[in-house]
Amino acid sequence: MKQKITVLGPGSWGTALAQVLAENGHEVNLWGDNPAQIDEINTYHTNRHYLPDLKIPESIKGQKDLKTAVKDADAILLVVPTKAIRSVAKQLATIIENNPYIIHASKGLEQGSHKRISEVINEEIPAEKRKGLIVLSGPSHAEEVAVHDITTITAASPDDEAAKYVQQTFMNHYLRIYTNNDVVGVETGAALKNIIAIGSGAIAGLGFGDNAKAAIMTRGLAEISRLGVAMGAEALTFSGLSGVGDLIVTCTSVHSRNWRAGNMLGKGQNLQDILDNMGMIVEGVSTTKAAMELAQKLEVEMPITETIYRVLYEDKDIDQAAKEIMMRDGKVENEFS
Ligand SMILES: NC(=O)C1=CN([C@@H]2O[C@H](COP(=O)(O)OP(=O)(O)OC[C@H]3O[C@@H](n4cnc5c(N)ncnc54)[C@H](O)[C@@H]3O)[C@@H](O)[C@H]2O)C=CC1
Ligand SMILES: O=C(CO)COP(=O)(O)O
Repeated sequence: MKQKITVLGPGSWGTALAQVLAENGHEVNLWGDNPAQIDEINTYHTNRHYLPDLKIPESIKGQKDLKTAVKDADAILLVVPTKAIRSVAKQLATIIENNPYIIHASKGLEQGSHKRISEVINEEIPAEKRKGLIVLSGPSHAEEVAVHDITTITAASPDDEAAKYVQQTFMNHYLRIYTNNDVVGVETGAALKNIIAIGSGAIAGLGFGDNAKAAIMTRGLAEISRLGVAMGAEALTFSGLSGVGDLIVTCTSVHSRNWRAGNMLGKGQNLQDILDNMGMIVEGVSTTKAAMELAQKLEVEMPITETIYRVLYEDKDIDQAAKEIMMRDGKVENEFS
């Protein structure tokens, strides 16, 4: 059935998902906080900064006013960077009226509180104001979804009906959706893979090859799983789309902003310059800090995350960091701790 859906965050992923929904026959509002960008979407049906080659379906309406954007929406999809989730959810809570589904497709952990995104949304928009709360996540570069490349992702919710709603609403011939009830696993896999993607890019930037890439992805997955399970995730989820799937796509693709940032770091560029020039969110930088603090709190060993933290936040020489992580005490591979 045709749904009225509002997408909040007209960046690369929000725009690609708005296109999916419009192509599936839904009525789509795309809200953002940059009026010039909304004018561009409505006038030229483009979003050149984020997806330069995309012709946006004309049925998608750019919206500048949040209250107008979400009026009568059946579902609201948050796709703003993690740091903006709480403030957007807080605003939403004061204006939503008709009990919509709340979906999010962002990847990160809140700074300071280390909360997962659905925890933040749940605090700001309690269950009585909405239907289900669903996480949409998995290996999906916006640039490829926008051109109908085959993509598979996960709709995770403790509420099966809500996850199925998202599956039915978003799924089509190029975007296949699976449901999952392990929200903790899906959200932690999604957030933590960005840290490993920075490392994977750095390794390539330093000139290392495919063996090193396989090493960081495999050992990265081990520490993602360790922290995720300590947070309450099911270990099996990390073998799925939001675990190993997203790790592969982010650690191997030039589309990844996290990989690209790491790559430039490996080539000797300055972190602040990289972030200033990216012009899009690089979630892994702040997630590294949150994950490092969480790992200390939960006493989980995360040597790759710790190494990347030292490079990002303590100016550790990246070449030296790569040598030191290789020279740690020998370990048993098939032990979980
Ligand atoms: N780009 C991709 O391929 C994918 C991105 N994601 C996740 O989706 C989230 C958004 O990523 P992108 O779309 O890539 O980011 P982006 O950097 O391309 O765009 C972010 C958008 O959010 C808007 N925004 C920022 N702060 C805001 C605020 N306070 N209020 C309202 N709007 C605000 C910006 O104006 C921009 O339109 C991130 O958590 C990312 O990890 C997930 C899957 C794929
Ligand atoms: O999450 C993504 C792909 O699944 C996008 O990764 P980046 O944020 O690194 O571009």
